[in-house]
Amino acid sequence: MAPKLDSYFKTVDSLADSFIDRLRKAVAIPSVSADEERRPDVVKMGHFLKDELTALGAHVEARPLGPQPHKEHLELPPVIVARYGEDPKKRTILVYGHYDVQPALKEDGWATEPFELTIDDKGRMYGRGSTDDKGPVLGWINAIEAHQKAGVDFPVNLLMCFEGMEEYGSEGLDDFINAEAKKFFKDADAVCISDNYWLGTEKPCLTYGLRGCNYYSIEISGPGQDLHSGVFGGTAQEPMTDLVRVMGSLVDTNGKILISGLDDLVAPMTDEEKSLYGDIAFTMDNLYESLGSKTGIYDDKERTLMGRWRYPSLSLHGIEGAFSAPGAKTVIPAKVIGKFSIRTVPNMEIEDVDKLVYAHIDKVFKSLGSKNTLKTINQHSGKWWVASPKHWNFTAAAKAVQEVWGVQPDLTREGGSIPVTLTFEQATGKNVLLLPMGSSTDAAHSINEKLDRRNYIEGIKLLGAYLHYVAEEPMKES
Ligand SMILES: C[C@H](N)C(=O)N[C@@H](Cc1c[nH]cn1)C(=O)O
Ligand SMILES: [Zn+2]
Ligand SMILES: [Zn+2]
Repeated sequence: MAPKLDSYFKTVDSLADSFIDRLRKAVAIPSVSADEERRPDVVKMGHFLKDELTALGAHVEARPLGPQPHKEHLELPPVIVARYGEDPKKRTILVYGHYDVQPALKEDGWATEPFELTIDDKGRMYGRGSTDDKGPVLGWINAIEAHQKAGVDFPVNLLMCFEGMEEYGSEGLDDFINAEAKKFFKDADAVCISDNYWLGTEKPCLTYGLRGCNYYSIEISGPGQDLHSGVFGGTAQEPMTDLVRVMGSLVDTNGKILISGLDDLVAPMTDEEKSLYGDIAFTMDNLYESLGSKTGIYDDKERTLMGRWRYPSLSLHGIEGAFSAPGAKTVIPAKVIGKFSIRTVPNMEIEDVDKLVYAHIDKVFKSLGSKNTLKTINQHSGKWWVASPKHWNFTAAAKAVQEVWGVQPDLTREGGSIPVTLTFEQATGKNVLLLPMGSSTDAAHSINEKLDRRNYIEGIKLLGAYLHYVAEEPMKES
């Protein structure tokens, strides 16, 4: 190992407790982007990052994004952009992450307080945002600090872009990236995003593809107000009855999407692609471990990976306005809003999917013969992304994985979505690499989200080592 890296790694180990304290402070800020009431906390989290970076000597700006579309009374949280180093002889790497988190309430079933980092005897660090995406975002900041304390020259110029609305469709960020591509981000030679997960718990991966996400709501309304089901049941057409039938028409138990024409939008499988799945280090036990059950759709690894990476899926998420508390309430809700999303893959275009979805819902609703009113909207959407892993950006990351974890990483695609990945690629014209820190059992978006201490600390080493190898890679292509 190069002496510079050895000294950097030892310093990361010696600072491990203070890096965990930094994560504890970040998790304690409930920066839930989907919750209007929490917007001040999202802003607070952005300023926390700004302060940490400023203290380390970075040039930092909190850029406003203006009012939130469709909710003009709310200001979008700022994008935190920063630059560390301005040496024209060094490469410049642009890193992106998000500082907002998914909602979390103890009563959802968390074993610990979601916004208190709680570490168990196996080093599992529980807390909302620990793996998605506060741990990885702090990873970059920790890497800067460890270089300073180790007295090791930082190998690249680092540009940072941290947003606060990723879990709500990255509102406002596309325009910002496009506007800054030739300004704040103009020097970027490549882009790196740490915001996804390994396929299992032992083997690291580099990721070159993401699914897109079209998110919809179906509103069905009828009566002027909620009704007593004893008084009005049997006399009024009920919005909830219509909604569950419409939602039930979208997908079957085995995940088959029932919207006609949707399958035709999916790129056909090639022999070359088929041959990639067998070599990936993934087992059905990995799936069962991260599912917490054996309720998978397929029994084999290949079809399971395809279901996650290269075929679309449709998930039903919830119904706003429906009675969902414990106990029994005999109400007829007057208006209910069903939420579902479709994870999209090559070659599905956002607008083509919209058309098929609206036509399907209209047809099913008409077939019910209901006098209620239906309104379907696309709440937000982001496109899928697939890139070439044959680039010095990926080669550098593979060397870093080998150095830190002692293995060659798998090359994977991801079932989740990071809508701005494609925007960064197109706006900067540079290669984008996804370099995950967390593992498959981290339960991002779920109850008991966690990041293993080992993944956090070795992940900080990985991000730093990646930057060292990036600095050494010959510049073959843009
Ligand atoms: C993979 C990433 N960490 C993530 O969780 N992305 C979200 C993005 C999203 C899409 N619609 C709303 N948020 C995801 O895949 O759900
Ligand atoms: Zn997320
Ligand atoms: Zn994320």
